[in-house]
Amino acid sequence: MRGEQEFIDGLYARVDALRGMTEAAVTDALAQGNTPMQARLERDILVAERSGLLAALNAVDGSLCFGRIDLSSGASHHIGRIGLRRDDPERTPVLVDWRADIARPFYLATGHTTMGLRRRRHISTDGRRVTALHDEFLDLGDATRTGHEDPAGDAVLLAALNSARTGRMHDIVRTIQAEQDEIIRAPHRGVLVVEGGPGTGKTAVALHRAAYLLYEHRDLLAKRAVLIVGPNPAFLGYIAEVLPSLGETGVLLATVGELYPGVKATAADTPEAAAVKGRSDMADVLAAVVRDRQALPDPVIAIEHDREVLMLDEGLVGVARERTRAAKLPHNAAREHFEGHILNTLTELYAERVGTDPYDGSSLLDPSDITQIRDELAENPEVWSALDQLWPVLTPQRVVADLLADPEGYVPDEDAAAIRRPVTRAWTVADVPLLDEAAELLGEDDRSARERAERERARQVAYAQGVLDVSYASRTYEFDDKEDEDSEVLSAHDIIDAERFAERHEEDDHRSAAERAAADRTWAFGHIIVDEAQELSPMAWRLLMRRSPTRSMTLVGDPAQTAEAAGVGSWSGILAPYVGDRWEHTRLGVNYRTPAEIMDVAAAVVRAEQPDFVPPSSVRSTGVRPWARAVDDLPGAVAEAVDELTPAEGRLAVIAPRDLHRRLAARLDGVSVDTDPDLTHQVVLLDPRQAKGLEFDSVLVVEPSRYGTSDLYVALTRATQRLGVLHTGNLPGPLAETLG
Ligand SMILES: Nc1ncnc2c1ncn2[C@@H]1O[C@H](COP(=O)(O)OP(=O)(O)OP(=O)(O)O)[C@@H](O)[C@H]1O
Repeated sequence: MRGEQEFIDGLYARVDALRGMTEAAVTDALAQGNTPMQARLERDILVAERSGLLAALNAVDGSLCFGRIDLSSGASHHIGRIGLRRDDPERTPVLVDWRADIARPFYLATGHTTMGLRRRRHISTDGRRVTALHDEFLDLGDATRTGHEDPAGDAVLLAALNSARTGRMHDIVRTIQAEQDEIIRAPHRGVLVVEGGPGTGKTAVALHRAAYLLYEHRDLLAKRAVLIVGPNPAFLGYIAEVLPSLGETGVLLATVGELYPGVKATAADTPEAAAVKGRSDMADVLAAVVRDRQALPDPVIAIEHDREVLMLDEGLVGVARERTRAAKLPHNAAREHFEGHILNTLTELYAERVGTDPYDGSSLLDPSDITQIRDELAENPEVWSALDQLWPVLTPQRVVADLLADPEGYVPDEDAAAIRRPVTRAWTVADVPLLDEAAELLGEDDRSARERAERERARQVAYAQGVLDVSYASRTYEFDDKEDEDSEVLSAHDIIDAERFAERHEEDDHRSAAERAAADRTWAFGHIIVDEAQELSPMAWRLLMRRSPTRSMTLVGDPAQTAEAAGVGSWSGILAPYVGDRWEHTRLGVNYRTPAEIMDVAAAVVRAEQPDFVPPSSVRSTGVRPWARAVDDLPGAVAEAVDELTPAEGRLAVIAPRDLHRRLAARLDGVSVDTDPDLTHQVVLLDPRQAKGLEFDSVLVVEPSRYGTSDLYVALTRATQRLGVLHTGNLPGPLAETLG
């Protein structure tokens, strides 16, 4: 142990030195005040890079190294959260990043397939102090003994699984299991589906996969960013610390409701409304709404121009509309074409009226007269008001709000009743894919943006020219001052012209890729990971697929836990429209969370509906039996059970139907209850949907007969240690059989 302690002391000395150097570099760079543009750019890049390194060094402090592998060849490597090299000319590696190929035997080697490994050592630490070693010899004939043998090799895993929960998920780099390692390191291209029951580590694997991909494809993914989609903000808070603890920050965590920049989904839908809004035919509905806004006159629009009245009738506008539609552009982008067609039509009408020879009917106007007439018509406000009536520029918000306010005729009557709502109501999560769809259908009339960009560019070029002139002026001054006329001073002018300098300046956006992606609806991510993927609606999938043109995705989920009526039932149902059958499917079969005693009860609930249901097998049993009690005074009984179940260390969740929350919370001191609860509180009160993906040491399920099968299954599988059930009426059949 002393040897390992000395080694680890050496590693921390290296980390401290690196940290000191990095901090000094950042401070120095920031201290340089008004530097020229070029230098400022370089400085900002340095600051951004070094700050990332600093964050990684700080994040791994206290948990830097956790393993060591000794190979039959005599070589040995220490494994850690990040890789480190010595400060020697060869830059000798001293700590191997867990994601490097060389570290793989640490996770995969078995007595059967040793991968050249002689001994695997788990090193447990408390901060910088080594507290325990667990050795596993892969060659059973190995005579070397260390006194730290752990023949089963699972003491470290079981300690991790039994440890008190904190309300925040932790990384599992110390104990990644072989079946999980395969998925974490699977190739990055294409779609990979990871299916597994509760507690099989799907979320943990998804997060470690993100860290692995960022390590393995740093260049690509640092630029295009990785997106992780989770079911709700509380869940995202629960998993938020895992990647930073692995030194990775270039990931955007978001719910689908957060993927339309500028829109915050604060209202809630009924399950019926969410189901209707999530259906794939809503794409056709929105397309129909937009087409209907490309109107025809009823019956004519009269435009007064220069004392003449020009009549735009259905036929003339119909031709302009068909020609515009033939260009197959999104609605707003096509508006410029429509304007052109209508102006041509009006020009012809006017030219006929004023420029026809009364004797032979020929035109008296030459092309320059025609151009002038067209230009004058383009200045006529009546023309613009007709254009706005016939082909209005629309916003996605307008289109969706109008549809929801008046959905009759677009969807069947009972669906219309489910989704109808006032124009002013706040957005819901299910509205976000509709807004995104509408944004695609509308595109942008980008003329003004183009003009603005042109003006901005001219401004930047002028500014850059100014900067270069200043540097040129100072060069002349320097030369005048110097005796040596031949001295070569390269100024900015010699290496860059104003145009290119301005371009550089444009790139002067040092937000990380993840930050830029969060603000850009049309961002194409390098990789997308979707957790609880079974819950997403077809419309949500359309949105996500637009964000992943390369279809580089990892989808994790469990169809047996599907709660949303809008959720897509099968993986092929989700994927066929986008990748056909070109996707991989893998399964995780071991439950690391729920002890066997609790899993038996939860499995019985699903088996009552699906007799051939096979639950994941629990990796451990605790000998503690879950219980159920019939009670009269529910709030009183809940308060008592909370006292009984709250662990000395760790967390308890009370899972109860939402309408009971207020009454129950009144009897529970210091409980966190909210639409976005604080999961680090010792006791939290949740409804079953909020409990999705989370875990606690103890769980108290209240009134189970009020949940559907999948919600009950989720609620029952959240505990790592103890489960209690309270009910006022009858217990659901399978619970009565297993707990009664
Ligand atoms: N290899 C491992 N080593 C240590 N802990 C693990 C390992 N795999 C999973 N766990 C732990 O098991 C628990 C369940 O993992 P996770 O939440 O990823 O499961 P899940 O499959 O996403 O579950 P659910 O579908 O119920 O949300 C977590 O506490 C996780 O840290």
